[in-house]
Amino acid sequence: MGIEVVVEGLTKSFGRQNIWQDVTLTLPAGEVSVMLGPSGTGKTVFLKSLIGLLKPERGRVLINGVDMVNGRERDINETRKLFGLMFQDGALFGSMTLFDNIAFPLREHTKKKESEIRRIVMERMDVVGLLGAEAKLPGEISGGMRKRAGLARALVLDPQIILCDEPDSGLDPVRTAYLSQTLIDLNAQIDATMLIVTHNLDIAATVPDNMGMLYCRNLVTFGPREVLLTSREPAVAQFLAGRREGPIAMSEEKDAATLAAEQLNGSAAYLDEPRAIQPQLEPSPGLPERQAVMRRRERVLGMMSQLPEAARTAIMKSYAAPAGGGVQS
Ligand SMILES: Nc1ncnc2c1ncn2[C@@H]1O[C@H](COP(=O)(O)OP(=O)(O)OP(=O)(O)O)[C@@H](O)[C@H]1O
Repeated sequence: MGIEVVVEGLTKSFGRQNIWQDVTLTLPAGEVSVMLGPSGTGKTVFLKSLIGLLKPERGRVLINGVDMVNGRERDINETRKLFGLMFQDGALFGSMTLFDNIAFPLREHTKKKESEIRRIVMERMDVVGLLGAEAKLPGEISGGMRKRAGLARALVLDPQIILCDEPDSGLDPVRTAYLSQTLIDLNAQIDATMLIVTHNLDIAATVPDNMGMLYCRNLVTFGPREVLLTSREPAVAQFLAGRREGPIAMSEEKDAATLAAEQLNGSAAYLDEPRAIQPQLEPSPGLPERQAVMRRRERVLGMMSQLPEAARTAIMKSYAAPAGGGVQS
């Protein structure tokens, strides 16, 4: 099973530029979480801080008792082995076949025999639907296949925590839908803790158990998906609606006068409209149930009294609805 990641009071700046402050959240073990946020709000910086590649100046990231910010370098390096990382561009070596790319971490970091490496690589290529493409070079395949190859490579060392940075970038809507299903199927098969950074509203709406959003140097919210999806926080509502009207501007925040004008001319009225919540994806037929589902249900029902009313209503509806039925906020 995946491992819980506890983030406490994390603050990161580069020189005088504060990226975010006092970020506190827990990625529940084995669940899928999504971090949203406008461009430049520090989502990638957050991922890098989780694995100890960037050092926030305040706060802790606790994984199995190791603090990835201030812990001993030896412990941090050991703990890093629990992670699988999928980068935006797949980060494949152009001159190596897909097989060799995916085998690379095994050949670098383990002493496994070639026969064992072959077994693992073929298994992971099967998980991401790439069997048959072993001999292809990255330049000979589509962007979607490259993403899946990057995901397969992230899986070979049996990670317990998987971080995906914009796995959908450059993909068309159909490929993105397939990728969403792949992420859920993967979670059903390996029960790893997953954090996906994305701008993609379809992934956000259908994949995660939990969602958060970074905006204006703060974590606006993080919790069960229904909290963010029913949120009346203007920045969240604007982001989910993909609209120009609202507090988020081309480069960060709008001024008060522009916001007031939008209120007056009614163009921001959508912020108050109810939003439909799409059902979460289920694993493909033939795959096991996601073990996270039952754990998450218990966890969420245990925290109901702390959640906003709209989120509580949406959660109760989703647990009452037969599989595949949508709910309205
Ligand atoms: N190593 C670094 N040194 C200095 N500034 C950095 C460094 N890495 C990131 N930044 C700055 O931190 C800010 C956040 O960057 P980051 O890439 O995390 O944003 P993001 O939310 O992932 O954006 P996008 O959605 O566009 O990928 C940016 O202003 C970026 O220039």
